[in-house]
Amino acid sequence: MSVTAREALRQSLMARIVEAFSERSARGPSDAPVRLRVPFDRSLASLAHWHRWEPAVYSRPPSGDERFGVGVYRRLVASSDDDWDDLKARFAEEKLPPGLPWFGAVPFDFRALPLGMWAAWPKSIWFAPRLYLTKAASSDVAEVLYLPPRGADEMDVRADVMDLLDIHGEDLSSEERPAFEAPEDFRRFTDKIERALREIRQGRLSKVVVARYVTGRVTRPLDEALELLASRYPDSHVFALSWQGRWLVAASPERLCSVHARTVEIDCLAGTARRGRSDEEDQQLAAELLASAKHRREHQAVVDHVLQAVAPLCERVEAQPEPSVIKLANVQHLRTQVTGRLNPGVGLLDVAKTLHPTPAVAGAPQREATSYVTAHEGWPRGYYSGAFGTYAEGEGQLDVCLRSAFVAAGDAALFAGCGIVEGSDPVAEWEESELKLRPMREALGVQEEVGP
Ligand SMILES: C=C(O[C@@H]1C=C(C(=O)O)C=C[C@H]1O)C(=O)O
Repeated sequence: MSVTAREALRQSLMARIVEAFSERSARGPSDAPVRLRVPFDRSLASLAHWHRWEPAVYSRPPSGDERFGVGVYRRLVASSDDDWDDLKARFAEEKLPPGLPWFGAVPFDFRALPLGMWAAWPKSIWFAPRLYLTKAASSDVAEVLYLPPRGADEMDVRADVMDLLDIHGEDLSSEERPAFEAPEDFRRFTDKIERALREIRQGRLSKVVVARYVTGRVTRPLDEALELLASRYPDSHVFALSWQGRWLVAASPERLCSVHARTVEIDCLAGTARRGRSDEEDQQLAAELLASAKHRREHQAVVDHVLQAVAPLCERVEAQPEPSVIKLANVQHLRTQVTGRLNPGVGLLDVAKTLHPTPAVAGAPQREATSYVTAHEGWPRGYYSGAFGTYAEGEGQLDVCLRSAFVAAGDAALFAGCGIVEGSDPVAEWEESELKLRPMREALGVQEEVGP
């Protein structure tokens, strides 16, 4: 989309919001929510761009329904001492206008502090946006919810919405660039895998997820990157969250958990193969993946943990008897879906607290593997392999921050990890990590990569 088209889109959206505010404030209090419907024949991603200070969020799950939010109506950021229970208690104290959810993310390890490249972010970020748009997949209309500042008049609202939509926004490209440490090369990554294999042979752990990152300059505008991800990975949840001018972007194939009307759904995803060059080869690779003892072990560790963790929270819970193979543009994975009926009063955060991080991203046994990763990864995972999602009154959905990148001032760190079990081959795992880096490398148009 051209710069002028983007600008025109924002201008007309702003005009509609100001008009709706004026009509509404003639009738009632000026800070009541403004709700309107506007024609919108583009992706809501067109409202997203890299250089902004207002916190913002974009979400497009596989249903194709989109959400975009910007500005902060309410915020809830965790301090270094907070944990899942503090988050839950604080959510319970806040009431949001109908239809407005919380958006946010939790890190890989709630006990670890955000360090290194993540130091500008709090330990967990949640906010309810002040300008919120939703658009159904097949619709040409967006629903808008705008929460004007208290006591604002029409002039204030115009200026406020201009800020929120970054009309004539400041270009922050001269912003100070973060110092991402040099990423691990092939040698250091495979050494890390050998060390995990030793740990496994000594019987302390049965699975460890070992991860790496690459860094480079982003060359593609955010809206184009998000649209590209949505078209290449339609079965993944494409999302982006910005805080303090830094973005977490992902096209995640893995739902951590969703909770709606006491039904909980969880994806167990582990075990990976490349895509074939022909249909025949692709089917053959899928059949080998299903038949591989090594991949099945890696996968079963996740299913076992999930069932054991959520059973005390459920009236009943069951896993599909056999994994199936899901195919993404870059890789295929083994997946088992787990579904349950929750005990009364159990909410999304209770489920997430017991599940996360699952052996799909940490290893097994889960607690020991999580501590091992935090101590031995060699860099702070932060929100990579954490979870991103929405929350409203105990319900919502969290997806694992995989096939993800952290972007600050045009510099990106792209992440990928691989489950290591007895029998894993370090070279094959390196190749698998390269495939997992592909979605972000391509979507962000990453150049000047440092490292191998
Ligand atoms: C850790 C990642 O992916 C996880 C690891 C997988 C594996 O090792 O087979 C498969 C899916 C994910 O649960 C990643 O993409 O970074």
